[in-house]
Amino acid sequence: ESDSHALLMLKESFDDDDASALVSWNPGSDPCNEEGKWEGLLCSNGNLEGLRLEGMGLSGKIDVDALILLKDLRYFSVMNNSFDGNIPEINRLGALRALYLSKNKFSGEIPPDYFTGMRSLKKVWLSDNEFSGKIPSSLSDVSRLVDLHLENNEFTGKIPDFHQRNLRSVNFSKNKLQGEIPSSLLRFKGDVFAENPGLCGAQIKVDCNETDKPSDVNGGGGDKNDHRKIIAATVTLGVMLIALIVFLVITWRKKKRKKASNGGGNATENGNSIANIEAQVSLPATVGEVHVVRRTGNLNRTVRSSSHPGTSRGGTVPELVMVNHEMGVFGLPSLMKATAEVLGNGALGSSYKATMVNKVSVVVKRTKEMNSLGKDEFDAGVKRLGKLKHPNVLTPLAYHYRIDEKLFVYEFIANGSLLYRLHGDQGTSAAALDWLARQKIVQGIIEGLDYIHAELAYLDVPHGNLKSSNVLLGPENHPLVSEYGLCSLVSSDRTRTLIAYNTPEAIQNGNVCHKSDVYCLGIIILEILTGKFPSQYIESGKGGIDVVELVATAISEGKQAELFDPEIASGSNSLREMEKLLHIGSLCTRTSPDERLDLKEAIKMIQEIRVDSGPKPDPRPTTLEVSPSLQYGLADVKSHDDSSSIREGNV
Ligand SMILES: Nc1ncnc2c1ncn2[C@@H]1O[C@H](COP(=O)(O)OP(=O)(O)OP(=O)(O)O)[C@@H](O)[C@H]1O
Repeated sequence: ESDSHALLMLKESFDDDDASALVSWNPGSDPCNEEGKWEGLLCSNGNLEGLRLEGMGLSGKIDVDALILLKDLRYFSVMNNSFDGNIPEINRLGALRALYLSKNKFSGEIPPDYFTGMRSLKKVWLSDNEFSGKIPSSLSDVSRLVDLHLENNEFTGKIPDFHQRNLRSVNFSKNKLQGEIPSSLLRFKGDVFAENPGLCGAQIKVDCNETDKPSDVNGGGGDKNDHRKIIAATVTLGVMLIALIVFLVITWRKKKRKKASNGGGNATENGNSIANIEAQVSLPATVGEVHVVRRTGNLNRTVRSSSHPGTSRGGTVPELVMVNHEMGVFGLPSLMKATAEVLGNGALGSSYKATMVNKVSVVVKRTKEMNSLGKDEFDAGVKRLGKLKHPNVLTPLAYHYRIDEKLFVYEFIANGSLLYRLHGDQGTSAAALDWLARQKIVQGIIEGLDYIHAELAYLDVPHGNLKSSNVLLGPENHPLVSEYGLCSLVSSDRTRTLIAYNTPEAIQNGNVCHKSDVYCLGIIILEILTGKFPSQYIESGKGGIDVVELVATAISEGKQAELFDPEIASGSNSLREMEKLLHIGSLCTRTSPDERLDLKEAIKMIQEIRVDSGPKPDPRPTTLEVSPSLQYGLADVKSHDDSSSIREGNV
């Protein structure tokens, strides 16, 4: 009802005569009704997710207050109409994923910070309007940006830097842009910059030095050529001189570094260390890899930059202790020479992908939170973790101990984490994570967890940090449970960094128990079923969706069928199984550990679902129920999560 009210408000704001295309928008009918869906609506499972009001001859005002009432709106297009005036305040719709305003008569400047709050935005089409002024600088900060179309406007000034790694389509042509095309856009072809007389750069084969040159007022042809030759010679000489200086500086720094590493290095000399790389990169805390901006560097300095080399006060290289030889044996020197890439900033520290000279890639996790044990106990504890071997467990490969910092080394799993798979930007390339795949993931997690509980039963909470970012997905979505058994290593004042210490019992009285892992398992189950990012992963509790509350309410109202991620729910014949798993997830997340299932009970119940369901005809992955022609933009903007929740969590 509220959607139809909002839509009618919107229709009202359009110029009367022109809204004739919207005759189907009538009070009293359901906008997303299968039989008589209102014109231009993109619905999924009865939810209004998009408005595609294209080529309808519309003009007048766009009532943004009405749009705000459409709480699931992620896609907004009024392309090819006759709207004019300044850009409407659509930026108030912070959860929007696609904005199409092309082919209208919008004009005027767009405020520089217009896009600041639109962190879920992937597609921005403003082409073929009369926008003027500078390209809003806030567009550079829209981290998920995939498409940016600004062509055929009157934008002036320089093109800002766009470092978004998912950016795959841009167009700046036919504007009045000036200056050098930023190097971050080097991968795009020249025609997307065409017809901007003031632009220069390699892509459009215009030498920026040439365009800087004062124009030849006298028009003397011979003089002009001479002038050019002089400039070219000066530039060549200048470049050679710079190259020579760079070469000398590099040689000097290499020598200095060599000297430093022989006699004990000085941290401040390592200006390009991973630590510095990290400082330059703003990484969100909880869902690191969802928005991660990668930077490469060299792991060498990570270790050397320590002012306390731990086991080696005399300046010798501290040791890397291998606890698992499955990927061969390597030492710290090989890791030091590896190229490193930031993967994410977790609660316990930062993780890097390190690719060694022999091309083997590992993940190195740096943490400063593990000071509860002395060196010998720490050694014994980690070596025990390294003994675990199970097809669904990611055993650490090695560790490195220093008083002020520890490193853990793991096999690099190329498909990344379950968290990334559920909520990250997959583009169109990744196949949907269908119900069968999700069932298999749950099954693998419980088998791995069961094994960890058997092997580490002596710990207060055997896993202690079970969450979707610590479930890596191998080939064919084979789950590997990682980062287990850390509770006794983490300093007592920092245990809140482990997710088991955010369970109701830990919050109430500081106690954790084996059933704290069951609670965390329950959260993952609910996350997998709903596709929502759990607020339980955020220490501040701000942001994400409280999946426990959401599910409890839906079950009490008998509305559980509405909760499932559309990726698995629409057209599925497995709703019954999903409901059973939802029920188990809810029993695992009971506030009181006494009322909660224990792990064995949960496992038995989960396995019973699979037995009951038996073999099934191949249930194909499902997509939104919109016609193929409508999917062209929506497929890309639809991600598995409710990214508004991630956005609102400021993570
Ligand atoms: N072995 C691995 N292979 C591939 N990617 C990994 C691996 N381990 C971690 N990652 C990636 O790095 C990201 C950051 O991991 P990290 O463990 O540092 O943080 P986290 O899991 O969010 O929090 P926590 O510090 O509590 O574990 C993960 O979300 C995951 O995508």
